[in-house]
Amino acid sequence: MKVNHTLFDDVKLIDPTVHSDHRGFFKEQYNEQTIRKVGITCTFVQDNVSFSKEAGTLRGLHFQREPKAQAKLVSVLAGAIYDVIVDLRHESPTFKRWQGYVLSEHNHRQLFVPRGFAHGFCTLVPNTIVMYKVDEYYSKEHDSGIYWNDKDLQISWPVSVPILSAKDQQLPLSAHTDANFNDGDGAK
Ligand SMILES: Cc1cn([C@H]2C[C@H](O)[C@@H](COP(=O)(O)OP(=O)(O)O[C@H]3O[C@@H](C)C(=O)[C@@H](O)[C@H]3O)O2)c(=O)[nH]c1=O
Repeated sequence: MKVNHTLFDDVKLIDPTVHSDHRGFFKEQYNEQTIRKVGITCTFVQDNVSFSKEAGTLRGLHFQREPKAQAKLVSVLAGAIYDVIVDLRHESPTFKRWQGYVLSEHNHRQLFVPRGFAHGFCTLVPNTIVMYKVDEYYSKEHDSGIYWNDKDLQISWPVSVPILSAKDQQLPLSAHTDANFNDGDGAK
């Protein structure tokens, strides 16, 4: 397994060891011991899977407010995504900066996103299955987000007219969201 460091201190891009042969491949999708050795020490309590039919489906940008913030370990079981994270930690030198990474069934790459980030992705091919572990349970009351095309954040998405959920079409702008991340006030 190889761990690549990113612009953000504790965000990690992980390339698992893939054993390929004439049948296909084998990989350890998750190994607690190995992942702890690279400094990911949170306890994952929930595994999520989403399936997106169309390329250009965009889910995000999402986060749960404190005290129900979530760290995420994101991977792709089928297809490919452009995975985007935004640093919402007020004290961070990279506050409000974003980065995007391609995760796919071919590169096997996983992204570890600590608590304090907004997360979203856009599918690059049809029939994409994303799997991610989270270290806090889902809480509808703490569910929050930022509009995907927020002008302040200037994210370069690979699509200009994405397929969005009704909820994601109505997410607030970052100017109204970041102030609410730590105090649990709710995004308006
Ligand atoms: C996230 C989540 C949703 N749900 C429910 C709520 C809703 O009825 C339905 C679909 O939820 P959403 O539309 O929020 O699903 P989705 O847009 O795929 O939300 C996900 O997006 C990515 C980018 C993330 O980072 C995740 O944390 C999560 O926010 O599933 C759960 O039951 N448990 C969960 O953990």
